[in-house]
Amino acid sequence: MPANSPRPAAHDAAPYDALLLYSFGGPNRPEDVVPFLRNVTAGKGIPDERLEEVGEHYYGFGGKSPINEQNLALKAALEAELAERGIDLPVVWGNRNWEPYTHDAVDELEKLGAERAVALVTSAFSSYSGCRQYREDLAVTLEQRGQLGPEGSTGVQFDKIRSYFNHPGFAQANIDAVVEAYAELEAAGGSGADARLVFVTHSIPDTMEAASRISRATYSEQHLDLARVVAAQVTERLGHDVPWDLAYCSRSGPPSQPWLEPDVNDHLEALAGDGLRNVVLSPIGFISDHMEVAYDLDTEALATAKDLGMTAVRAGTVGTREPFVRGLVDLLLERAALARDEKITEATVGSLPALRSVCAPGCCLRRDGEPSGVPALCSTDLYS
Ligand SMILES: CC1=C(CCC(=O)O)c2cc3nc(cc4[nH]c(cc5[nH]c(cc1n2)c(C)c5CCC(=O)O)c(CCC(=O)O)c4C)C(CCC(=O)O)=C3C
Ligand SMILES: [Fe+2]
Repeated sequence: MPANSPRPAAHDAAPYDALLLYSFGGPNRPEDVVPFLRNVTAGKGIPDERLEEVGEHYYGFGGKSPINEQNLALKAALEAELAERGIDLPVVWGNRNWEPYTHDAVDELEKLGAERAVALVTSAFSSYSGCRQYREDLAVTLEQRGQLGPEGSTGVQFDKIRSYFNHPGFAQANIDAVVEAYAELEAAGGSGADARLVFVTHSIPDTMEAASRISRATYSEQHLDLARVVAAQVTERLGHDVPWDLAYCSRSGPPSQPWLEPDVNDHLEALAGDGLRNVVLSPIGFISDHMEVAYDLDTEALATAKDLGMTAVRAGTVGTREPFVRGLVDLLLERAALARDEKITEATVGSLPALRSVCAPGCCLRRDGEPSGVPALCSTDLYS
């Protein structure tokens, strides 16, 4: 750097020259549904019956998942927040399982002349599905482009923003959404003081849960830690006790394979059996109202609750809520400062430390002790 060039301002995103908003993807029209499901399940042994069932969920919504529009809304919100703070950083959107694919995003990064991008994945929690699978797909995409060397990318360089389940912005947006849901419950004739707060997330196989034990906490323990924070803050805001549980949705895989339980529908039945009549569902495992939320919660779980004679309300997801989007930009600046080797304090809530933004070897494997055999970026070791 020439002696007279200005030092980067504190708000600078240097050394990054682009932000990759990296998501799951979903179909836009009925013809997309089957090819999308094939992409998602390639080599995963999801039973055909489950695929047909999942396909029906999408056809029920006109063959269109809400996820793509939600990612575009998040992209616009991030761009607005970056502009507001005077940070000049292009945002490029890409998905693992649908257009624009990872490959398209790398093309766009190259077109922009980007040399070092930072990836923000749309999963807040860490497990194979929310961490390593994204890092593997990035590496494999580069490999297919002839841009993966023994040390990693030989083209655009990628870093990753840490899993943000315990970032204050994510927690705050969830707290606000739950407080609003209690008001909605009252408006619907329910009783907040008698309600159970049921946090909901995506189930994963027990084997994936076991392999997610990084930085002390597994996938489910990460949820429990956030849930405690949210419930405590909601208790304070509402001025009454807020008893809560954690339940799961969207399991797949063969019935013989154990996944995290209880399923949210079974849990609602158990609560009704205990005489509970009021429920607030808080989908902390999902950052926007995509198909798992629209179908598994709004369609299925709310119908279950109704059949059981319960008054149930589903709290909003963090979506483009201001504390969440502001927090994501804080996380980006934190990651940039780390990349510049500056001393920083990583903001967290709850009892767990910030998860690593450079993953340790063996982080978030699909199954414990079973290396995936697939390279993964954003770790200290590409092949483990
Ligand atoms: C932890 C987790 C998240 C949350 C974190 C995050 O948000 O990333 C998540 C998100 C999502 N999952 C999604 C869709 C699907 N997930 C599937 C399958 C699976 N998910 C798993 C885990 C997760 N998934 C697992 C362990 C499987 C089994 C197969 C495998 O080991 O990979 C299948 C196959 C059929 C089925 O069995 O359901 C589909 C269609 C969509 C898009 C929704 C839309 O289109 O709006 C989104 C955002
Ligand atoms: Fe999934």
